[in-house]
Parts: sequence; C-alpha cells; structure tokens
Amino acid sequence: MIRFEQVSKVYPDGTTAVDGLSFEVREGELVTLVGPSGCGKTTTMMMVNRLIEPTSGRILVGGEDISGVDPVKLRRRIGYVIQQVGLFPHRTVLDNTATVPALLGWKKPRARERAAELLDLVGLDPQVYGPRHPAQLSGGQRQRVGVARALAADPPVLLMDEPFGAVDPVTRERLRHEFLNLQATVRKTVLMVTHDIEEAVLMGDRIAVYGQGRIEQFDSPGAVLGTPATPYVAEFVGADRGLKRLSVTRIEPADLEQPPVARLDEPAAGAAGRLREAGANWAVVLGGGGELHGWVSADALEHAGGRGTVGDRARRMEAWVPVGAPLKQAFSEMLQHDAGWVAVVDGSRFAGVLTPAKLHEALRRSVDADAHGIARDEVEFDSVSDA
Ligand SMILES: Nc1ncnc2c1ncn2[C@@H]1O[C@H](COP(=O)(O)OP(=O)(O)OP(=O)(O)O)[C@@H](O)[C@H]1O
Repeated sequence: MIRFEQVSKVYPDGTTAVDGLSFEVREGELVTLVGPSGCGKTTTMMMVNRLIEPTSGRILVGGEDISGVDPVKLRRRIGYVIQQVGLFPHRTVLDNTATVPALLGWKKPRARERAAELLDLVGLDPQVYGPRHPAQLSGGQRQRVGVARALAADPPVLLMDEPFGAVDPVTRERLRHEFLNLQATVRKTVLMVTHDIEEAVLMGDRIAVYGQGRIEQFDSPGAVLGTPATPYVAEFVGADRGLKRLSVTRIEPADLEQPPVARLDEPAAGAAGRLREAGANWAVVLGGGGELHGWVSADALEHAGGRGTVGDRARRMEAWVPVGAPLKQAFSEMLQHDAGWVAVVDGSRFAGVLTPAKLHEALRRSVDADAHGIARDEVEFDSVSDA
C-alpha cells in the first residue's frame, strides 16, 4: 500500500536524513518507525504526503508513484495526525473535524454529520464537545479530535507523528489502547512515528527500527524483542526487553490453570467437602450461566458450619482480564489488587486463572516461539513446577 524503493533524502545543507530506504506497509497494517532523535523518522513520513521531496528513489501509495500526483490531492487521501494537533483555534471542534470533508466539497450538513460520527467514534460526545473551541478541551481530548479529523474523509492511509506525545503517561496509555480498538474497526494503512520502543512494540504490527538514516531491522514486535538483528537494535530495545514482551504477548486459553470451581447457589457444605478432598484453599465462584462471580476460601466455607450457600460466603472478584489481553495487563491487575492470581474471562464466561508461574511460562514460550518461528503452543517446555 505504501512502498519505499531505495529512497534517500539529502537536505540542501548536505545532511543525509535517510539513505536508501526500502520497505512496504501492507494494506490495513500499522507500521511503527522507531529510533533516536534525528534518525530520519519524520523525514520518512513527510515524504509520503510530499511535504518533503526525496532526493532519489520512488514512493508508491496504492501502487501509484506519488511524484506524479498533485500534492494537494494526495494529502486529501492521507490522514495526518501530529503531536501539536494543529487544530484551528477559532473554529469549533465540530468544524475542525469537518475540515477535510469540507475541502473535498462535501455539502455542509453531510460534512458535519460525518464529523459528529467521528467524534463519537473517538469517544467524544458531539453534543457536548462539538460546539466547544479547542482551548476548552484537555490535551487528551484535543488529541482525539486530531485523530477524528484525520479520519473524517475516510482516507485509506494515515500518517501519525508522535500522536500521543503531548499528553501525560496515563492519558497516553488510554489513547494508545483506544486507537488500537479503533484501528481494529477502521483498518487503515498506518505509518506511525515514535521514539518510544514500548509504544512501537505495543502499537505496531511491524516495526522499523531506525539507525542513522537507515532501517536496522524491519520485523514483528516479537522478533525485534526476541531476536534483535544487530547489536544496535539489541541496545535500543534495551536489556529489559523481556519486560516489554509482556505488552505484546497475549493471554491464550492454553496458558490458563483450571482451579476448583463452586456454584453460587450450591450448598456451602458440599463445596467445602470438595475443596478439602482436593486439598485446595480456595475456589472460583461461578453464576448459573458459567459467568465469573468471585471466589471463596476453604476456611470461609468451613466456618459456614454446614449452613447456607457458597454465595453467602463468596467475595467479589476484583482482578480479572479478558482472554487475548496482554500479559502486562494481567500482571498489573495482580499487583493492583495484591492478588496471587487473576481470573480470565472469555466474553462473560470464566475461562481459567493466570498465576505468576503460568505467566512466566507463557512469556518463556513466546520467547522460544519467536526464536524458532513456531506457534507458542508448539514449544516444548520444562516448567520449574515440573522439576
Ligand atoms: N530542513 C532541514 N534541513 C537540514 N537538515 C534537516 C532538515 N530537517 C531535518 N534535518 C536533519 O535530518 C535528520 C533527520 O531529521 P528528522 O526530523 O527526520 O529526524 P527524526 O528521527 O524525526 O527526529 P525526532 O525524533 O527528533 O523528531 C536530522 O539530522 C535533522 O537535523
């Protein structure tokens, strides 16, 4: 969809910003460009919408050599999100969002309707925020308007230059996840610049790790973390790349442990007997439809003295995550609730629990799977608990 063929850029003062760049972003793919300051990321991106012209080489968008496309027309096909957002201060949020459709000659009501739809999509109620001016928004809300505006004309390609850089870390984390959810629906071809390897790993389907003006490695996040192509990449991703892998390794059903379960409406005495027999200290408590309710300790059931139901003694479950969530989220839930395990749900149904030992095992499997280019459940593995 976006293809670089031997692209170089030498600025008039002789600075070589990029040197012989060749890579491709597939349709619907999100590629992150990551590297230290001054390595040529922004230059790369700005050549795609012809804000900067390459010195040599070709760039194709949708199979078309863009050097022959009128830059203004080209830019209307390419959404552009930048750190400083660049909203017009004297226009309302709704009109800012409708800028590109208006430029494309859409009738005003249709452009505004589309803008309202987009604001809704990025989590801003158009009734509340549409009439406001940019100065009346928080940094995070402005950033969302920037994304809505870039998507308003439904461009196939999106360029994002440090899109979440200007907000606090908590908002940044939320915007990243919101954008990933949005991308799962809109499936744009996205080129995103960041200097933060963690962001690159979290957001990218593939990552281009830049050295000075050149790509040192162009690969999946798992491969960049697992098998860095050069010592430079290894140093750039950092010694804590095992930790970063927590963000990109998703919980699979095979990672889970199946603890004893008890039903909410079951007599406490029966459940207590079962736990005793199994030598278990606790059970997960499920509702009638297999949905997660909470947990109950063997002690609490014993103290019921043979009276009442499991539900009378059960405690609500605070620490839970959905199947498919990153391991990091499970780990963070464990820490936040000071829990020795987290429940994992598949839709509304309980799927199993993740313990620290299982989390470690999933991480080890993911490292081995990437190193050998195989699926995680094909990895032969001796766990500490088997020893
Ligand atoms: N107009 C220009 N004239 C001369 N040199 C330039 C110009 N614009 C950028 N450069 C140089 O080109 C190199 C690449 O710059 P670029 O902005 O692409 O890097 P970057 O990786 O995006 O950096 P950052 O993360 O700091 O934004 C740098 O050495 C920069 O100083």
